[in-house]
Amino acid sequence: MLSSDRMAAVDANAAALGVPRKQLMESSGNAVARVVRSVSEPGDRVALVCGRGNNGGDAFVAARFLKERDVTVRLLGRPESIGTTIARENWEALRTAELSADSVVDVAGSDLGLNAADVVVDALLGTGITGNVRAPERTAVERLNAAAAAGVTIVSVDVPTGIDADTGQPTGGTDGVAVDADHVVTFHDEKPGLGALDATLTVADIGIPAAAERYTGPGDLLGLGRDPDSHKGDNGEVLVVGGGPYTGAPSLSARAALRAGADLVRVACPTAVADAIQGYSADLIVRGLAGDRLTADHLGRLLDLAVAQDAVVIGPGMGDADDSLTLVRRFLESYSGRVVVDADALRVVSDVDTDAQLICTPHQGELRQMGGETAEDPDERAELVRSFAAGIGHTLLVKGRYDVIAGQSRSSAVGPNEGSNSDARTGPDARTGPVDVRLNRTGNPGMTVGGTGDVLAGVTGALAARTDPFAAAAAAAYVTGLAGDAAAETNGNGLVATDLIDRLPQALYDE
Ligand SMILES: NC(=O)C1=CN([C@@H]2O[C@H](COP(=O)(O)OP(=O)(O)OC[C@H]3O[C@@H](n4cnc5c(N)ncnc54)[C@H](O)[C@@H]3O)[C@@H](O)[C@H]2O)[C@@H](O)CC1
Ligand SMILES: [K+]
Repeated sequence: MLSSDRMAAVDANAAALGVPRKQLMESSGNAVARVVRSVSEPGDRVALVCGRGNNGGDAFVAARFLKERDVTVRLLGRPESIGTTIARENWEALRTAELSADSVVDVAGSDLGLNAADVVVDALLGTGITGNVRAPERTAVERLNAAAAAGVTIVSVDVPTGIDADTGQPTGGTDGVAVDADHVVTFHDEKPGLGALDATLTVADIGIPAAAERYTGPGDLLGLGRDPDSHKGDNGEVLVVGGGPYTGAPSLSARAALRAGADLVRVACPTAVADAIQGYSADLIVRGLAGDRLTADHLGRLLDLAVAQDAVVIGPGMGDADDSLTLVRRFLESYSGRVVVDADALRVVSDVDTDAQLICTPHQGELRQMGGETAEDPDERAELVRSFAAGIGHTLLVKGRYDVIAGQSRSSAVGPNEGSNSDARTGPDARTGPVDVRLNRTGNPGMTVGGTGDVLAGVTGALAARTDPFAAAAAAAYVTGLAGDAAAETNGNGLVATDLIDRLPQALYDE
């Protein structure tokens, strides 16, 4: 079951794996034609009514696969207004091949090929729709529904025009118009809203490789770009808690969070190291907590600092003193936001009682220390991490040659502000939705150098401030690896963690 956002991500990942969208469109069109054949006889009249997006493009392809039917294709609007290159190319292929394909500018004055049609293909709008169906598609929807009422078979491409594939409800709300389909041909996987429709559903395999879902890819970064109208703070405020025995680690996490797009990053660290950490970067806001290491006495101040944050990163450079770990434990017991837990702070996770949404970023050794198991084989490891994540009720990002990310994905996750007052969500055991797993293949052996884990934790924090924990962890692993690969191009195995930080913006925003 895939939401339309996830479907778009998988589509982009497939393109990166060498299966471009136009190839998928060819398979989609072929699949639509198969269903049309199954509901018609040779010689039957088939009217394909098409919009100017890729939903229409699927039908232009289908027309080529329906040679033994009497086919008419009608495009709503001028060919110049076709919105995508691949749809336009498939339109031109129809025209060049002299199929009965015409554009319709005056929808009210055209029969849209519906007269005497036995089957009508609804390819007006698919998942690209926003709001209620507008003219001229709206007029066409009304005409299709009149044909449906007269007994003509309607086959919708991907989703009935006017229906939200995620909810099954009209995109225009209670007044929304939508096509009353007999058959729906959707692609790759079922969509949450289609099962409840009163239509026969076909899910067609369009050749998207399983790796497009299994592995992270550029699709996992969709939606993480900045909104050009956003203001300071809209792109996330992150608090990094750490330092004491070490000063570099919290500084690397904090600077990585900034480069990964957070607007404001604060570091909460012992006063003894505050100047050193500030000295690394003028971009950071440093808040000193009295002493030379973090202790349980700092709890009140830490909760004050954390209260308005979009994400907290806890652990980098903090050390494993008992008192510091007590602070982490008490903090997690009292906090209910999003927290990236790294390094020594991971030691408290397996038995802490928290309402916070945790993203834990252990390497394999730390995972074992937490009580998890690991294995050589990536698939076996993925399953072990998945079941451990399900058991603790938090997101895991286990670092390795292939990183493994496991947690509740968006379709099943409880949002940061949803359900927080519900009695059902009082501890890890309450989070029992299905747990997804993904593998990340970016990165290189040069990244075993110290500090890259701190960078990853900071990037995860910045992204967790903008999207759900599982998506944030997957995207963070992917971009941090990409930044590492770019750093290795210049510096080979001599790369250092700060090289990654400089390359994060390019990895994240140059899609
Ligand atoms: N995402 C994927 O992986 C795949 C998608 N495919 C097809 O591509 C479709 C999505 O294509 P697009 O993203 O181009 O979108 P659509 O073809 O669904 O619609 C885009 C067009 O609709 C217009 N539009 C938006 N809201 C409207 C409204 N309320 N009233 C009237 N017009 C409106 C837009 O201006 C744009 O021209 C899918 O439904 C599916 O049919 C397939 O080819 C295979 C793979
Ligand atoms: K449609």
